[in-house]
Amino acid sequence: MLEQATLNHAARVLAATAEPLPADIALRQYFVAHPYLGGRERRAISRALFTYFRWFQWLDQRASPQKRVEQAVALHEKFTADPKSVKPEALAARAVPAWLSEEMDLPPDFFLELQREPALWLRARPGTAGHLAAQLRDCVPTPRAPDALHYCGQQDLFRTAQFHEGAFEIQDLASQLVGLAAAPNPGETWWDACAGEGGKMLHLADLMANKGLIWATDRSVRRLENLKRRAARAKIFNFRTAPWDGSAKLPTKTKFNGILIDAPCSGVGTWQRNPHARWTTSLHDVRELAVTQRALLEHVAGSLKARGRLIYSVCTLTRTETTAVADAFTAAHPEFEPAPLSSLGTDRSSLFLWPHELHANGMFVAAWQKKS
Ligand SMILES: C[S@@+](CC[C@H](N)C(=O)[O-])C[C@H]1O[C@@H](n2cnc3c(N)ncnc32)[C@H](O)[C@@H]1O
Repeated sequence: MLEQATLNHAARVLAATAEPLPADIALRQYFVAHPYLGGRERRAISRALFTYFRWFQWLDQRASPQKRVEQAVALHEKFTADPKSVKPEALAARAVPAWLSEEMDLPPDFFLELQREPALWLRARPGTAGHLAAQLRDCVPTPRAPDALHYCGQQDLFRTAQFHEGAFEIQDLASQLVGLAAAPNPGETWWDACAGEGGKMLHLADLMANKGLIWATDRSVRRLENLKRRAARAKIFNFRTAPWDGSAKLPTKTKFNGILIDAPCSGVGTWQRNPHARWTTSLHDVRELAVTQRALLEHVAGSLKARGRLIYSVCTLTRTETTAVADAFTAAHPEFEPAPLSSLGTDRSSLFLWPHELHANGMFVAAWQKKS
């Protein structure tokens, strides 16, 4: 049973999501406005809110917000105790919007994973995962990525000394696999064209042992400012930032060994972590974003050196934003050949990373090499 105070707080945040505000932003704003709420209360409110959106289509919309949150939590507890208690057909019909079946295959295990609480993944600095796990405790390694740790403990990791010393980043496993797919070498010159707050850029820099240069661009200057703060904490210096709005007017004439386009997308792969987005994202968004993704690839393609590598990634699984974008680029660019993702242990040149296989976000990654 949830405490009444948690139900009331969750109901107030829900009202803000109807404004409409994305749930994570509504939650952040609510916590800023209610600084007296402690860590335990914040965690309980966040869980209640995200559980609500995970079970949204099961809830009696005529009931009060508090009652609906209670219904969602009861469903979640029943499902957690016995995942088979919810029929696969019910999950397929209610866990995601109907339009999604037009855009992707939907295996039953995908739905089971979507309804679970998401895992928290860390990326230790290269070669230090064992040491970090011993310090933080409650960490489980994975054979899929050498520096990744699944954190199962209860500490607020942002308050640990290790975080402030830059000993790790909070980074989802699927995102770490994108960095490994790029596999940059020390001393090379790379362009992370949609670098955002630098999650993947910091990983590329670590893989390059802080040697060489990464151009980190994004259309959001605010995100690039956060990237610089994160890089300072991690003592990463082999990068420079510049704003770039994705247009044909490029930020530099540099020719690169590698370019990463971690493109803006519909985010279907993050729907376990961010379930509110299931009910605010549309097929129209998917189609519009695919146009942007194609344009981003088109605009950077001329900036690669001969034999340079182009990596395309999105945290979504829709056909329109994944294989269709990759196939269109391959067809339009005979000067590029699809390149095997050998660092991920496959000879395929594109890969879906499934949430139910990784217990992490879903992503798609594709690679090409420019012919000499
Ligand atoms: C998926 S996020 C990048 C996440 C980041 N690479 C990371 O690993 O933390 C996509 C980024 O693309 C940026 N973006 C959106 N539209 C853009 C455009 N037209 N040109 C350049 N960047 C764009 C967004 O600001 C956002 O930071």
